Amino acid sequence: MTSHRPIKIAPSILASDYSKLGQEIRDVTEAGADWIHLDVMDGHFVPNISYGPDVIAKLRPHTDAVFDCHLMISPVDMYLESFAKAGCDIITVHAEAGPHLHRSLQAVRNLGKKAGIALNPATPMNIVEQVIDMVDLVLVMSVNPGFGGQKFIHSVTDKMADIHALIGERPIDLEVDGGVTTETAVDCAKAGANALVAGSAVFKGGTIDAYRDNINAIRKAAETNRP
Ligand SMILES: O=C(CO)[C@H](O)[C@H](O)COP(=O)(O)O
Ligand SMILES: [Fe+2]
Repeated sequence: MTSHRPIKIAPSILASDYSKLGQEIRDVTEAGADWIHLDVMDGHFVPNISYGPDVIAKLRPHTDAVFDCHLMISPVDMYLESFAKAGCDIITVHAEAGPHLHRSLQAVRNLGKKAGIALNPATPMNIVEQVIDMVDLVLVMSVNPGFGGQKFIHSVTDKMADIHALIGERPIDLEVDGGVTTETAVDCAKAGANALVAGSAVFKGGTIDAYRDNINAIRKAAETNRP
């Protein structure tokens, strides 16, 4: 099978220097990031707290790159509008964010944004079948959500390949998130992932030149291993 969606590298600013977020976003954009991955954590759905729509709105003027917003919050519906207004382009909710997944995805699209569904490592893929016409992106977590810098869980690549087959020719991005490196990107690309989130692996080195090298290396690993 041939995958037609272009490879997108989405640095997660979770691994950047929070004391200079605007600068980090400008640097990683100049270094070649396609999307900026924004991890929103509520201390309830996941055992960590990050940042919310006000911070994202302040970051929006710093880049024209797509804002790929990963909401790890539950319940999620009451916050969707504020993330849309903050300038998020893709808004991804977890399958378990509740209470009504279909309604949440519909709400994202009604706000004029692209809708994504995120699956935890233990979440089966079947739920995607029920909402396949409601999504523009499927995010497969390759770590348990809540923290950057964790080890890639290899068993999720089988699920990725199954979702890739389910997506077929539909215009849906297949994104992988967690522990993505130049090594693990190979298996992700082989399984059909075209959007690769990387936090630690992009921001290591701390300079724009390092970010460019890191992004290029992940992109090369993915582009040379497509199904
Ligand atoms: O959603 C996330 C964690 O819940 C992050 O996007 C993810 O962990 C990226 O960080 P790293 O590449 O360092 O694993
Ligand atoms: Fe994420």
